[in-house]
Amino acid sequence: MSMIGKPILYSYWRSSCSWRVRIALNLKEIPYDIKPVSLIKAGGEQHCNEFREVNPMEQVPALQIDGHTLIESLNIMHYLEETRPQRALMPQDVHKRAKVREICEVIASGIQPLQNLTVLIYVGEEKKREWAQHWIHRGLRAVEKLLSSSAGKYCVGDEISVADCCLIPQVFNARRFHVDLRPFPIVLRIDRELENHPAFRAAHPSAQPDCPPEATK
Ligand SMILES: O=C(O)/C=C\C(=O)CC(=O)CC(=O)O
Repeated sequence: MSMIGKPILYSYWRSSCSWRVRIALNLKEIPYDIKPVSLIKAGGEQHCNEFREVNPMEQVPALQIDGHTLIESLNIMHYLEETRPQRALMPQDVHKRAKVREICEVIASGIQPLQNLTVLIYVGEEKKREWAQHWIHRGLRAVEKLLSSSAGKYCVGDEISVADCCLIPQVFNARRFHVDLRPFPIVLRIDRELENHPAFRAAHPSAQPDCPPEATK
């Protein structure tokens, strides 16, 4: 495999999808540099011509690695898993692997895209909070049900997986939109389990170079 310098992650501090990839890179102990892309400055740097060459979907994350540019967080995490299998983020067992992908899909297709910035702008200022709450609550209800049969210490069994990389940032977004998380005790337990894990802490929005000082805890 050709290694052409350190990987570069196009990232935004509060983007939950960038955050998934930061966790995966940290868990696998892959050194990387961050290129911040502001999703809010001047209408969003992700929409500029230069960035559209990096990601035609005009979103973060994108990862430059091994001479390629990759987009879509799940795709990026699976590429990391396939090229750097050490510190595995997928279980060996095929049934458990399916469970991991199931939870990832529910979050990455069934929750996050409905509450991301572009959709909320389209929904409008007046309705956006109620909208985001509705879709996050509906999705987390499904996640909680799935976890009731798959979870051990983490989302699927006792090993950290790609599913945990998706869950923790989504819980942050739920809190951001004031979703009542009390109906989801397993989600909350896994969130507590991982909040102090070094790889998760280092990936947190408040630890990012582009986090505005007023947002750091
Ligand atoms: O700081 C901001 O307000 C702008 C953007 C975001 O939060 C990122 C999202 O669109 C939400 C998400 O990643 O799920």
